[in-house]
Amino acid sequence: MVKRYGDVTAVDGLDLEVPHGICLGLLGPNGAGKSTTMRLLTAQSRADKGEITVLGHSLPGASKRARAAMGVVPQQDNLDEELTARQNLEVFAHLYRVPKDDRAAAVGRALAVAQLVDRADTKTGNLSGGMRRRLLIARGLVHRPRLVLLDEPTVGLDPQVRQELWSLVAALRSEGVTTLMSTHYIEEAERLADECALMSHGKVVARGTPADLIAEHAGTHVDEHYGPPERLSEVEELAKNAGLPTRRTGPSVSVLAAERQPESLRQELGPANVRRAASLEDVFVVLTGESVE
Ligand SMILES: Nc1ncnc2c1ncn2[C@@H]1O[C@H](COP(=O)(O)OP(=O)(O)OP(=O)(O)O)[C@@H](O)[C@H]1O
Repeated sequence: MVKRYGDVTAVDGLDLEVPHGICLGLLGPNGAGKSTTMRLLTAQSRADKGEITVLGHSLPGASKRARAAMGVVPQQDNLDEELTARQNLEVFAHLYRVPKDDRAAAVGRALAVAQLVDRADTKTGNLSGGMRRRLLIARGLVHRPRLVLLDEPTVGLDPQVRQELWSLVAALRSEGVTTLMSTHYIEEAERLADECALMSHGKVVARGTPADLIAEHAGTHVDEHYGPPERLSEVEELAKNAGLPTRRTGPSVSVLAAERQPESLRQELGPANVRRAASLEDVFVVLTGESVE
């Protein structure tokens, strides 16, 4: 699909299929087009070109049915501050047409998922940032959707809250819910996603399990060479000529797939200051040309 905003092509020929029951991480730097993709999937935006099918429903024609079958957790907290945690969930249970007789149980279950049973009657405005985020996720699950869209679920949260949310997302997967999660945090994708689609400039530039992506694009080992700027440029040049990807990290140059170095290059570069295992972060930096937060 393609989505343009004036001169900006936010999604530029994206082709993505999400198998049932997995957590697919849509990984990419800011501005790669992840949120736009989410908005297209929820029919909040219309594609300029292309076809979108969600759980067998074609968009935009069948967007109501598609929306009813999926749970959406937006990046921006849009909880109603004046309502309690329970009331926020009740409103959504109603909107998602959970049958009247099942609503109390659905809300109770969602409160348990959010670990907010004892704060159920607290006004949302008085909950902590982490509690609100858990509530936001639970709200998207209140009707037991088969597909959940999570847009940057832990952006801006402290590490402890992030860990709590990761457990929540991991539990979804173990229940067989299909999850599409956008993130620009490598660790988040590595921990939660069965597969990652790496997005850059509106396209998927690589896709696979984290292990496969690392093996394909960064090899097994990375050699880090430290030195003055001229030395770093020289290392980059030599590695590039040998067809090996490199990345700069402040005072060092990392040569990826170092195990593939020809002996002549090994001699020219000399011993690395640090040799380490290749990571998904290396793949991210090499394929998107961006640095990592
Ligand atoms: N409503 C809009 N009007 C104009 N440009 C937009 C609009 N929405 C997105 N864009 C542009 O489209 C591109 C992709 O944005 P998008 O928000 O989808 O990226 P992203 O990968 O989700 O990044 P982020 O994590 O920062 O939200 C950016 O260049 C952005 O400025």
